[in-house]
Amino acid sequence: MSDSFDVTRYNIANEPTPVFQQLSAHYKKSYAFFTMSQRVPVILTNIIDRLSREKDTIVEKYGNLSREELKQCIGEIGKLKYELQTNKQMTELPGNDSDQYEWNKLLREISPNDTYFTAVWLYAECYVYRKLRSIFEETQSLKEFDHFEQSKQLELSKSMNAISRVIKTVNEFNGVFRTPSEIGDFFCKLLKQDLWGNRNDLSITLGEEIKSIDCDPLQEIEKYNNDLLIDQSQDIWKCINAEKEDKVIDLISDNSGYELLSDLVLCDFIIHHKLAQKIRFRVKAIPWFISDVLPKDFYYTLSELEKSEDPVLKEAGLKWSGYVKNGQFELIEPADHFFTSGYEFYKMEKIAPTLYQSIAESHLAIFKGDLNYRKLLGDVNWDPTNDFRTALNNFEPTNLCSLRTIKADLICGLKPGQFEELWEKDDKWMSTGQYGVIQFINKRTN
Ligand SMILES: O=P(O)(O)OC[C@H]1O[C@](O)(CO)[C@@H](O)[C@@H]1O
Repeated sequence: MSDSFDVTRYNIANEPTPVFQQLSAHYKKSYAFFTMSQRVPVILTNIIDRLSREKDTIVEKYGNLSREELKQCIGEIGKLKYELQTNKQMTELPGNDSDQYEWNKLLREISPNDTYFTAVWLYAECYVYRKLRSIFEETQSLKEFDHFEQSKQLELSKSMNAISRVIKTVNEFNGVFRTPSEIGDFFCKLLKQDLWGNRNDLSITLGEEIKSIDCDPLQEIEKYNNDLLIDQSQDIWKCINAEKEDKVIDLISDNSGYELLSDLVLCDFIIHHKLAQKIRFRVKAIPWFISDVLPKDFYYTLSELEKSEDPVLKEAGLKWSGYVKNGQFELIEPADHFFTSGYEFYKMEKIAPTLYQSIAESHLAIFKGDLNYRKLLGDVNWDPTNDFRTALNNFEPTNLCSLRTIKADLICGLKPGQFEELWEKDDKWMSTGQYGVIQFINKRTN
């Protein structure tokens, strides 16, 4: 990746993000700057390349009109990339749907003079994905086209063997009588498995294929304990194991492929051991950060499992589709646009009160992944020793936890000195997804 961004011209500060400030590409020594100046342009270029390469297949599926419209889309994506690289202002989205209205309101409310490199990173990075969607929405023939679909499906097919081994181990565990403490320990193991599933993210590889996992992931879990910087899995177990009628769990999902499969395994375990009555999956409404789950990806995953020639996968697919039919798994549709807005989660109660109330009714909300973590923390560079509750800034609809592998330079809840030690050990520790955290707060009762 070449360093083509003109830092002098755009007045970029040659420093890291100050503590307690929101992240922004304005700070050259931040991952926000690296992402907006290098990673996002590459992601956009990769989309253009793919569309050009696959235009005949796309036209075959979407009809003749799409040939011309595809050309226009490629031009628009090129323009988006140019505007990003020349640090322009983010332009309002065309159309009057509720989420365009909210997006445009946000663009007007943040500083009206903000550009890609002065705005809060969360707003600017999310805007790129929303703008991309808008480019296709504006066409007649490509409204439903998901420019990330192929990569997601490939990643799913490559995840099947590893997940089959996980399911087999879970089936063996479930096959004999287990004491509550054994169930608790195994639950914590599956939480970790689900956390590490978040390493498999196409936005980290910039859309390039992810290396297949060719071991038995559950056997390897202990090996990663040193990478797990904060582990509140026992607190989550206590929360989920509490005596309560008709518990509902919300899973605020992240990536499809291996991560979604890991989510499903965890949720199946919860249902099997009657730790909850129902799991609600909250996915994205539009193609998002490359590999995020859309409703169609969720159903595609189940149907690929059902069609599998591997009996372990097939049985799991049939069982999980059965859970969808009987309501034990509920995919929330339509997906709430709040998850593809630029807003921090502490604003949910005000901006999306119905969503907030709905999550508040659940017993536990599980937030997956790095972007959800950034939204939980308000994209603020907290003092790393600040506790999770403080960093949530009163976002406390219910008991909640985050399973996040670290792909951005913000964190909270570390022990004094731990942050400095990590930097000494590894100067890329905040961006590779190698390290992870499992953090939890219980909802306070007033
Ligand atoms: O799929 P995840 O875990 O949300 O990760 C995607 C995130 O990681 C990053 O690559 C770094 O934060 C972002 O660009 C994005 O926030």
